[in-house]
Formats: sequence, structure tokens, C-alpha cells
Amino acid sequence: METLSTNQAHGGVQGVYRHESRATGTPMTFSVYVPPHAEGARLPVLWYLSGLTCTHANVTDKGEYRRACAEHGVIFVAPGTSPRGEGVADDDAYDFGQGAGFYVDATQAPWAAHFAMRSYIEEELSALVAAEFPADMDRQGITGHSMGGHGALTIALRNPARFRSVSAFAPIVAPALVPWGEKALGGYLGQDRAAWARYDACALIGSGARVDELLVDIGDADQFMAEQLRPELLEAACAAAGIPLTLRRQPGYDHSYYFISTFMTDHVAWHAERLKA
Ligand SMILES: N[C@@H](CCC(=O)N[C@@H](CS)C(=O)NCC(=O)O)C(=O)O
Repeated sequence: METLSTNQAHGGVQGVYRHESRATGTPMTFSVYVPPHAEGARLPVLWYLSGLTCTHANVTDKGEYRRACAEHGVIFVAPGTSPRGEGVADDDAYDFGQGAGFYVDATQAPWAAHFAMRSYIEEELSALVAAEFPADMDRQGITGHSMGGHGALTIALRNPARFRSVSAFAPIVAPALVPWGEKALGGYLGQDRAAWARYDACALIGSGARVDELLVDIGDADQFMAEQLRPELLEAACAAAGIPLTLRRQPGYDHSYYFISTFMTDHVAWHAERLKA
């Protein structure tokens, strides 16, 4: 692992790191904030998965999580959203290819060669974080925005023993039923929709996957809500499954980091409460 930068912030250290990923076969860049802590202490970890077009830098620059993470003693990990680089397949559209990995392991050419974001997040990066940072991997929470909210929900639903807490900002909740998801899952996984179900939060819940509870915020002025995000589908799936869902429709907020940063403090505190030793 190579350190690209470290800066002191709120008494802790905001770092940006790069490593050669076996999962994607490319260099991958991610950021980690480690709050101030006693020597030898192991701290809970909050994963934040970003949305379309993002790198680790969007939330690192605009997410405003550090004060809350310092206050609650939570490590904050922000991975990239896809493999990138000249030798990596891409698409001209913003919602497919580089910057749009959708947290799946692609099976279709030309994507399968590098697009392995499920394995990368679930296996490789978590092992690296455990080895390199003062992280207590028995206390992990996960959140994310939009495509990253989809990643957080599906990863938590597939790995309920690993995550004690899961929340999301304006997530894609049923990718198989919306244009962003149909395009991405069809492209990465092929047209057999049976292969999509493990990457669809509402489908996972419908087939029995469970988490203890969910916190979701979405702005009621979010320009993607009606066509792409469809929070009512998550509401229905959770109601049918008996999963306690706190869904907050925040008046006047859009899809941007102005929305995310406004509610970030609430999410960090909510996770910290559930990640207490
Ligand atoms: N740029 C796209 C929208 C993409 C978008 O809103 N991406 C969100 C995640 S889904 C984001 O976080 N963008 C980066 C940023 O705001 O810093 C468009 O033209 O419609």
C-alpha cells in the first residue's frame, strides 16, 4: 500500500492510499480517516460507498464526516467506484463503465476482466483495512449514496453477520426495475435476470435476506427519486419482511453532496451508537 497524502484533521489523520488490487487487476485509490485515539485502541469502521461518476475524493472533499467521526471515534473508509485506467474497458456514458462499477463482479466481456467491485469491497479492501489501520473488524457499519447506497444495502444484506449497522443516502433500492440498474446489471451480468437478484436490495429482501434495521435519507427534491431511486419499493419490501426502516424524506434537498453533508452527522452518530464496544 502506498500513501498518497496524509493531513491532520479534527485531531486525527485523513489519508489517501493506493494499492495494486488483485480483484480488479488495477491500481485502486481509497481514503481513510482515522480519528484521534488511545495508542493500541481498535476502533469501529464505517464504510461509505460513493455514487456514479465518483472517486474516493467526492466524499472526502465534500462529505463533512470528520468532525462526527472524531467525536464518536469511528474510522471512515471511502473506496473508489470502479477500476480505472487506459487498459480498462469504458463507456462514454456517465452511468456505465469507469466510475460506475455498481459493486458487482461482472461476468460479461469486456467488463469481466477488471470490474470486480463486489470482491474488491467485500474481500480484498476489508482485509487490507484490517491489516493496515487500527480497525476493530467485529464492529463494522456501511453506508453509501445512490449507486453506493445500492452497494451498501446489497453488501449488508448478503453479509448480515459482518455489518452491525447499515444506512443509505438516496439509494438505488431496486436496480432491476429502474433504467440505471437495468443498463448496468444487463451490461455487467448479461440479460439473464436471475443473475441480477443478488445485486438488488428489494429482490434480496423478497427472497429472505435480512438486516436488523435500516436508516435511509432522501431529499424530496431529488431529481432522480421518481425514476431511478423509488424509495417506496424499499418501504414496501421492508414492510412485507418486517425490517424496521426509518425512511426520512427531507424537504427541499436534492441529490447532491449539499444533501449528503447535511445528514452525514446523523448517520455517523446512528452507526456509532450501534457500533459501541
Ligand atoms: N452527472 C450526472 C449525475 C451524476 C450524479 O449525480 N452523481 C452523483 C452520484 S449518483 C454524485 O455524487 N456526483 C458527484 C458529485 O456530486 O460530487 C448527470 O449528469 O445526471
